[in-house]
Amino acid sequence: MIPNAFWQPRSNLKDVYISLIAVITVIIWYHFVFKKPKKNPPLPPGPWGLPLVGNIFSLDQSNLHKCLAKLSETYGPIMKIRLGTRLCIVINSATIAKEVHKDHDNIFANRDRTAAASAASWGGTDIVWSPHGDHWRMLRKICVKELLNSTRLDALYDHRRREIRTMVNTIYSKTSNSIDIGDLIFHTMYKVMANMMWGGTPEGGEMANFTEKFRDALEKIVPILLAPNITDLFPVLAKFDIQGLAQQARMMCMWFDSEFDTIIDQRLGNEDKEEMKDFLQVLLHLKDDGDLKTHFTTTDIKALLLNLLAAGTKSSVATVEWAMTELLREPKFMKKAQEEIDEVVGVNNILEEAHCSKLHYLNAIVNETLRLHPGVPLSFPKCPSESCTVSGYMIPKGTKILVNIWAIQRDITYWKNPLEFQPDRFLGSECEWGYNGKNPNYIPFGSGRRICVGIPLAERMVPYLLASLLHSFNWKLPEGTKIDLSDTFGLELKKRTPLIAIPLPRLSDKRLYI
Ligand code: HEM
Repeated sequence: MIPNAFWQPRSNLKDVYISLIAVITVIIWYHFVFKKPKKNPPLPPGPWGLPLVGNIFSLDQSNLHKCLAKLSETYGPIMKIRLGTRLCIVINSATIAKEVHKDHDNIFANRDRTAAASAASWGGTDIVWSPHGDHWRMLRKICVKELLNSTRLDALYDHRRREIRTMVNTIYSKTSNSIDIGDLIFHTMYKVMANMMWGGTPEGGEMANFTEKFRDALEKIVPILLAPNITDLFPVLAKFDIQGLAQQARMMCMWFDSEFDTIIDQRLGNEDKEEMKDFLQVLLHLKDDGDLKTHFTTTDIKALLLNLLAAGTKSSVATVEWAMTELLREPKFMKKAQEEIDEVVGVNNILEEAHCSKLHYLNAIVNETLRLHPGVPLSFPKCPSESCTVSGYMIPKGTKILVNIWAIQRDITYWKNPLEFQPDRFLGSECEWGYNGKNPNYIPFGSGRRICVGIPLAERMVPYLLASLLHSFNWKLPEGTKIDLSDTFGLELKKRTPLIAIPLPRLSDKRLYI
């Protein structure tokens, strides 16, 4: 009998089934053994949180930078925490921060804007809270082109010089009396900013005590911006302002709005009288002449003025106050800085801003202060515009990202004796320590495209302020007081107790104080 050929319809169906099952089994076996299913990378590790609220109650808000650094000792340099139902990823290492700032800079250039931040910034129209896009690019370009570049700042030197001379004179008038250093620097820095931006605020009249009121308003708005807000913790509640924080922030914003209206009105009223070339004038021209693409409004002007005034004063003031604190704690550093200043400037001369580039030791003190007490301890929150992988972990789109600058700049794997104030570590290798964020271990001004826009001004003002205090005066602590190095977390890293010190003139002639 001739066996059935396999193509013959009458072939044994059972055999065909068996062969089919065998082939499928082999494919499945091969798939499981050799081709593991492609899994998404995991989320970073992190502490367990309570249902719904997450880790919110275990975070010490007044010491957030330290608390996050401590947690990272257990969970590693990249970790997740839950703020309500929101995921937040904290980066405590330079290598991983570099991935965010350099490799994925485009994705992480968005801000994570809270409800209060939105309300306090005219709906996030300002430079700090704008999402990454055309509007933000336009604001940055205006700031850099019209104010924060070397040529423009050189041209505005007179404003800075005048206010520094006034400061020296004020201190001289309080010789041998206790002075609140932060308060003094705030007034000087505020006036420098106001002068450069809109020609200064005349005290008296409608604007009486604007400096004080402005400072007061800034102090009030910070806790509102930092308070944990149910609206942000549970995005489903975004429409409800349960704690009223957004409303409070909006009220503060309205106050700034009306003060800036007065400043703008005064300027518009004076336009025919004199051709002013300050920042506000440029902004008003831009608003009137701008094309549809730029679409620059009066609200944008106010938001920009507030941004620069607040960001420009707060962290610069904190840096000078911390530097003076460290120098009073270790007078040998103060002496060395004064000797250098005497060599470059002399005690028979007035110190000018241009001298500062020759004061290498003083600049090392500023660098070391910015390392140990960074003006902004946690970078402003970022938010990835798409999901991506960082250091082998999944970072989902829309996560809140915090880079812990304070922890990175104290990392023992990179810094020798990181907790000690040692200005000498910054001597002789200046290019390695630029403020441009290129060295991921030293990022006091942040890094990537959202890096601080005010670096050129901070680079001029902070050394100039500090050198002026040290050149004109010797300083001592009031009898019976001690240096307090404790800090408190805020938009800037503040001293917990203000630094109070007593000035004693050291220049050769009292006319140098006028
Ligand atoms: C010692 C002084 C200063 C320090 C330590 C400092 C530090 C910083 C840091 C860490 C950031 C966040 C960067 C990021 O998110 O990655 C920032 C942003 C910013 N800073 Fe500064 N800053 C200082 C002075 C200034 C000054 C003088 C101005 C203005 C005149 C200024 C204006 C701004 C603005 C507008 C932003 C937001 C930039 C953006 O989102 O595009 N800062 N600063």
